[in-house]
Amino acid sequence: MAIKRRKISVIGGGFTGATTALMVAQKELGDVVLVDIPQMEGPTKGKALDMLEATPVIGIDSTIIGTSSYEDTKDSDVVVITAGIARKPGMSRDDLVNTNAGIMKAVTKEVVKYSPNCYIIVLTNPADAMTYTVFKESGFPKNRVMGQSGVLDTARFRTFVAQELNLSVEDITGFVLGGHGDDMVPLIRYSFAGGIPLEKLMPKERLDAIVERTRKGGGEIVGLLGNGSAYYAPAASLTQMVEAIIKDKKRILPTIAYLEGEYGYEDLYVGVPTILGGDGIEKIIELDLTEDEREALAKSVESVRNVMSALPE
Ligand SMILES: NC(=O)c1ccc[n+]([C@@H]2O[C@H](COP(=O)([O-])OP(=O)(O)OC[C@H]3O[C@@H](n4cnc5c(N)ncnc54)[C@H](O)[C@@H]3O)[C@@H](O)[C@H]2O)c1
Ligand SMILES: O=C(O)C[C@H](O)C(=O)O
Repeated sequence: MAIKRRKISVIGGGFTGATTALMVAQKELGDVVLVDIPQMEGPTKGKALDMLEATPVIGIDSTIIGTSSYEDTKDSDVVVITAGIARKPGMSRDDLVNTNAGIMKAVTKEVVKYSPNCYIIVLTNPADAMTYTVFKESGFPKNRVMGQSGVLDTARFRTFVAQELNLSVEDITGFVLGGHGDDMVPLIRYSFAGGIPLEKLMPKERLDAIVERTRKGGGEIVGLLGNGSAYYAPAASLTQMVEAIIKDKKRILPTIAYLEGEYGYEDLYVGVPTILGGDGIEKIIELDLTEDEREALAKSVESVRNVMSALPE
């Protein structure tokens, strides 16, 4: 049988969705289908056609189509969900819960109908609760439904550390645990520059300031943009997760994953270190936490649970 190209569908053709479609295509991870609501069909087709017309220049053979019909997503290998509303200045991600939960349910029904074997990555905010909603609606096993937050939060942390130390971003590693909110938990003890613990390279006050900026990183961009939220770094983060699955890379990446006792929590989606490969979340890695880190994680989990309690039935 002929070997087929992979198929990646991106639901929501707005800022994050369209940027993800382009980044995924640029890496030739597969053919891309960008989906939006019928009222947005023209602009979605237009964006996809514009991207397709860039492929000869870039030198890639991925196809990109825009559509409002889920039939076009049939037999996707990976589906990325970015559909929904984004926050504006003065709002928290949690203010989006009601509108976006309804959208998650509607979208998931269609995704599952046409791609019963796919892996789903959720970006829509509030991301932990939205990933939980998609998981429940899909009926998929937990390894096939995950959310994006930690790759982005860690990328922000790595950027700020690299700037501070005037080092390559490539040499900085970090870890962010917990929910995708302002009380996320950057784990300094597990963060390094070229293998050297960050605590040995920077005074505590500077590290604390970077942690604080990372926690509020989404809000910093929302404040600057004025009418929407970040999309380049979120799309790059999604693309890294798609690549880890499509290429079975077995990367250690922070992922919003379903917990069944790990870190002491049950029936909850929250950010934890995972191994991401050809079977989605192949493993959750449990790190030893200090008392302070455990408390910080508990606070972040409490915020996620609060949002979940506002989820419509
Ligand atoms: N988890 C993260 O790290 C992270 C990062 C960035 C953005 N986000 C979230 O991602 C979401 C999208 O952000 P954006 O900047 O792309 O917003 P956007 O407004 O640019 O795009 C959203 C798109 O979703 C579409 N949409 C709405 N309902 C739909 C439905 N039922 N089916 C298909 N498409 C539908 C809209 O028409 C729009 O084109 C927001 O909730 C935002 O908060 C999360
Ligand atoms: O902050 C937001 O509302 C968008 C996203 O979650 C981000 O962190 O950039």
